[in-house]
Amino acid sequence: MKKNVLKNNTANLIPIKSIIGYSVLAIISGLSGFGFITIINKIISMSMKGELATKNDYLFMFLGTIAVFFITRKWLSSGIIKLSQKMFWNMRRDVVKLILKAPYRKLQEYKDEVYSTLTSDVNNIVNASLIAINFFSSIILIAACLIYMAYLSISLFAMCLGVIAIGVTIYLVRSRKSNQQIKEVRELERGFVNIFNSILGGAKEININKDKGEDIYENRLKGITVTGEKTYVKAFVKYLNSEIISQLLFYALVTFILVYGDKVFSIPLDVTVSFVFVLLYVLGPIVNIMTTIPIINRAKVSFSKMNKLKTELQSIEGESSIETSNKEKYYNFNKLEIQDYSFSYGEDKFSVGPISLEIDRNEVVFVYGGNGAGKTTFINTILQLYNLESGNVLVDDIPVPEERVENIKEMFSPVFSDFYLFDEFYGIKDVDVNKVNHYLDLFELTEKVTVENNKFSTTNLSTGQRKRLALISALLEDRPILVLDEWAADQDPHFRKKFYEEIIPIIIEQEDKTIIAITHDDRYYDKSDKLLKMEYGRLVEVNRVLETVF
Ligand SMILES: Nc1ncnc2c1ncn2[C@@H]1O[C@H](COP(=O)(O)OP(=O)(O)OP(=O)(O)O)[C@@H](O)[C@H]1O
Repeated sequence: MKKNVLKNNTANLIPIKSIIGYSVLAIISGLSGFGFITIINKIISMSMKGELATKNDYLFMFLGTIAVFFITRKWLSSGIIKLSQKMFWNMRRDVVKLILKAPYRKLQEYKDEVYSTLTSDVNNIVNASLIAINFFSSIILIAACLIYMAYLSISLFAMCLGVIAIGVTIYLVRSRKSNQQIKEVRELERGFVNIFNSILGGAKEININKDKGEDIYENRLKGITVTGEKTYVKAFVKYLNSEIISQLLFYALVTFILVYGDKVFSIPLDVTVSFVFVLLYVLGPIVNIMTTIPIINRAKVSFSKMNKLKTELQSIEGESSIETSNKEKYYNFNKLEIQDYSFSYGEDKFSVGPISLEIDRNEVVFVYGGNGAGKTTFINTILQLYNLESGNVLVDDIPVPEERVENIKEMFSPVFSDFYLFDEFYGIKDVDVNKVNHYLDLFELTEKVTVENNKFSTTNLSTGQRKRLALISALLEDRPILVLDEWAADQDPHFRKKFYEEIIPIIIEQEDKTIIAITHDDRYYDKSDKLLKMEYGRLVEVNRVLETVF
């Protein structure tokens, strides 16, 4: 069986092993920093006591810790860059894999969310992961310094712990609101992407009518950006203010220890100096942690958004695994039978069905009906793009089991009315260039398009011509049923006639295909074997052409 390249490999998403490795480096780096301050303290303390005879012994210790610090930092920096890039591209790959597997309707619903995740969420997570290692290193350094401070003076240490507890409480209480604001900004991101997509999609309309663009900018986009900016600033200023309050507490503590430490706690001066020295040294990592917390919180919001998106997009009926035997069976089908298909866009929303229909091999089935009657919905339901509310499907009188209904997709090659034209023959192995050239000739495109390196030389064509190319691509797919949604609507009268009178018979007879087509071309309804009328979501009329009222 073919290797499934879309298989999710979440283990690769966040390289745990590397993170553990770098965390160990971060610990060593943190400890070397601590080693540095301990040696300095020792020298100061001994000098003050007049016990220091030679500083040479300490020189080697200094050099040793500096060397360890330098090497671990160097490894960490280059490692972190590699790790962050790995995570960045892994996550993007993972989201794209998810998109490729996701059910169509879900994808439509989550389009903006997917875009926000691919851009801002992935960046937020990666940025935080870069900082998280430093964060970890700072925590180790702080922990080591706290232990050392406790060793120097337990009473001063206890006082420090009290002040730290007050600082942390203030910080946590104040940051709760900030975290909420960070979530609000993330929600705005989705709105921004939605408007941004409208601007890109409607670029032509906006270019012609500048008022449209101004209206979108002034009344939709600007509001979001201003609110986003203000909320973000509020959230981060609150964090910074909490940080300043904590620093003030810290300086007050240092002042108190220096001025009153010896009197209140009866501690020798050299111990007080060493203690304050360590305290000042530890301030750097504390500030480091405080500035990191908002970034980590933002990443947490992004991470939960990404996970939610993954859960939503993964809630499908299991991956479709197409066995060769079934593929062959579907390809060689003689009769496709749909029984009581029904689908609804939601409660009190438009629905189609129940619809029953039989399609024989090499039949030409036309579906017509008024705008909004449900033709496209019906076609999308047959294609299994939408999850059926009820219904069965039988191939050659054999019911397709519910868990394999997805596989029915293998039977169809669609050209949608809002088709996308791929310039390469994706998913088609061993493209038969002679066949493509034959079709280019039949579809009167030889002057415009050639096949180069297994792809069309250009797709910069008129809409009608692009549709012809899309149909050629569909014909090259190894699938027995062509599904066309108003394909001929963009063709000129000459080619439309050629399509119905000449090309359809060629497709049926030479290519052994079956056609289901939505069409409004009533002049050519007699070219179908089966003519279906869609009305308010129901196939109310199923006529053999010869029996119709035309
Ligand atoms: N994504 C959607 N969510 C909810 N309702 C939808 C959605 N797409 C279409 N509809 C509704 O379903 C109904 C049928 O739409 P459909 O596109 O199937 O009609 P149609 O017969 O193909 O029309 P047309 O000839 O104009 O292409 C419409 O009334 C529309 O409002």
